Amino acid sequence: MAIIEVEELGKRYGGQAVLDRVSFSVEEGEVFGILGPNGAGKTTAVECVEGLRRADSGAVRVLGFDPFRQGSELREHIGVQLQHTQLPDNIKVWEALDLYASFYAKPRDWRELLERWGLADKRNARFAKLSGGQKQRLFIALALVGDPTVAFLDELTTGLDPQARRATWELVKRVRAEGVTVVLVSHFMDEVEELCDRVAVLDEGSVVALDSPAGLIDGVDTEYRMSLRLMEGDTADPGHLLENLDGVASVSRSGDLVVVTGRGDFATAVSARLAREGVLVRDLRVDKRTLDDAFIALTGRSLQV
Ligand SMILES: Nc1ncnc2c1ncn2[C@@H]1O[C@H](COP(=O)(O)OP(=O)(O)OP(=O)(O)O)[C@@H](O)[C@H]1O
Repeated sequence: MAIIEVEELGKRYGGQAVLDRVSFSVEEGEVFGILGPNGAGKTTAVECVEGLRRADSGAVRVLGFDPFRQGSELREHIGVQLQHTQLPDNIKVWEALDLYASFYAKPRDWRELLERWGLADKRNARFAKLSGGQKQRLFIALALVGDPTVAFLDELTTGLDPQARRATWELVKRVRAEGVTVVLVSHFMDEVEELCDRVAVLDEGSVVALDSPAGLIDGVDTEYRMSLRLMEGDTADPGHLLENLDGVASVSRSGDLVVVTGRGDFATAVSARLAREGVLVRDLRVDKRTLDDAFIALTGRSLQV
């Protein structure tokens, strides 16, 4: 069941269109990603969904509410991750949770959230003294303190080191396992690939693709490569054997190393042909295609910075 429905959303600032007929829906229980480069319109779109900004055109329903007209009712059911600047440096962890719990009619017990998110021993610590990972845990706990049906997490791991990022990903998986639907705004490919069930790719205010990460990768016909080594003494001529196979673009050989590039499922065809011809190989490697390849194919440029 869709619990968020966005249809033909449009937003302009000055004469500039920031969102142009953006449509997507979010199913109950999924982690839905909104992926795009800086300035693509991700935050604007999500803030229209949260009822924090008013769209110029189109329609949004979240849990049956119109977010702008019924914002106060809706906010009882959603959790929004704060940005770092929104908490004062000297607030204590427990005070922040207590304060945010007071915004909701039926909050969760924040003491239980402290335990659950590994912050019990930081209960009296001031916000500024927390590590990056602890701050993220606090932000997630704050987003959950109202016992929401949907949590919006925006640029969750920006500025974290690789270990803290991975730890934060595990937290998002736990949020999902608790049955909370998650809308995750990100410009990190690996994060989206790891966490999201489906992703809307936003570029210059438009949705240019919407699919599962695997579907996005499979859906674009990008070239990739496989490499293998021939067993010593093998006199096979891989160029001759492989170059006419479906999907194969090039075959090159240097000593016993053979590199084949192609599209689609060419790697399976190559393996089958070599096996049929009795050519024994070792060190067979197929380079994984990534979401970044899909993004480049969709937009003409890389998201990685
Ligand atoms: N209040 C505003 N007034 C004028 N222009 C704005 C306003 N808010 C955002 N913009 C512009 O709208 C465009 C989209 O901004 P938005 O913050 O939605 O993008 P984003 O994809 O979330 O980017 P980022 O990843 O950098 O946060 C940008 O060009 C931004 O400068």
